[in-house]
Amino acid sequence: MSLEVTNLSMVLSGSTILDGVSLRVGDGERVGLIGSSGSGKSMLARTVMGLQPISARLTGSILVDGLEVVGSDDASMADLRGSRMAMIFQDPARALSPVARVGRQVELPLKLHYRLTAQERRRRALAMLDRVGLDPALARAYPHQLSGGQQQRVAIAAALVTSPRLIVADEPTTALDSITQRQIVDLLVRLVDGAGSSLLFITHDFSVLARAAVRSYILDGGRVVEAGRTDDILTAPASRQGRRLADAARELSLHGRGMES
Ligand SMILES: Nc1ncnc2c1ncn2[C@@H]1O[C@H](COP(=O)(O)OP(=O)(O)OP(=O)(O)O)[C@@H](O)[C@H]1O
Repeated sequence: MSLEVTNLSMVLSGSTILDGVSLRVGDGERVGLIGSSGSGKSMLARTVMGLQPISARLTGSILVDGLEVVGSDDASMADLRGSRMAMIFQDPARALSPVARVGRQVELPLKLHYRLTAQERRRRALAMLDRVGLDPALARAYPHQLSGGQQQRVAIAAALVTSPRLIVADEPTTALDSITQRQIVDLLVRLVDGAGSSLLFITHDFSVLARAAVRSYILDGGRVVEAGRTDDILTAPASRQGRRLADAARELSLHGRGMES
């Protein structure tokens, strides 16, 4: 499923948050969006999902599989979300409900979007937990009983259980240690490629991006300042912001995390 953002701008409380952003994620493609804190990454991700603040003024276009998201009503967006596209958030502890068992949370999107028997929902949820590398016995656990990495696996299971064709992952590894970061990125890549889905992977960390995305965009101050193959951007960034991010990634790798495989 393709995502086509064209000349998207957002004004919020009098400030321009996104300024003429254009980007494309082709069918079955993994594309990265990198930028420092406050560059507008999360706002773009939320807008693609139709979850931008109510007071945000948008111009431009976001086509998801040819369907216009900008100006679309809540019911159409709710239908798109969960069934055809899904989002994975930075902090799994906040994305998951603290009072519902893991199995129920993975079943919920199926309940909302498909007519299945309770038994079939259960079967699919347990199979999904297995696919994200969790013991299906953990279905009975509550999120606080799991590690951060296990929680993010649950969040990924809940996001992917409906087989969405487009996945927007907003800094899905930022809250995790570096070894767990790599495991989660590799898991996501495996699942996305296995399903032939498209991925927009958002991060502020080049070392993670190189694992996740073949092609990337750099966002700075709400604008796309560079686009190209992730390897090229990493080794020979053309923009000032690209050089800053590449330097930061190199520095982190010198200190023993991030770039090593
Ligand atoms: N509800 C809001 N009202 C007004 N401005 C906001 C709101 N939420 C975010 N902003 C502003 O929008 C800009 C972009 O924020 P956004 O969260 O998209 O950045 P980001 O690149 O995702 O940063 P981070 O990596 O820290 O999450 C920032 O300047 C932020 O202060």
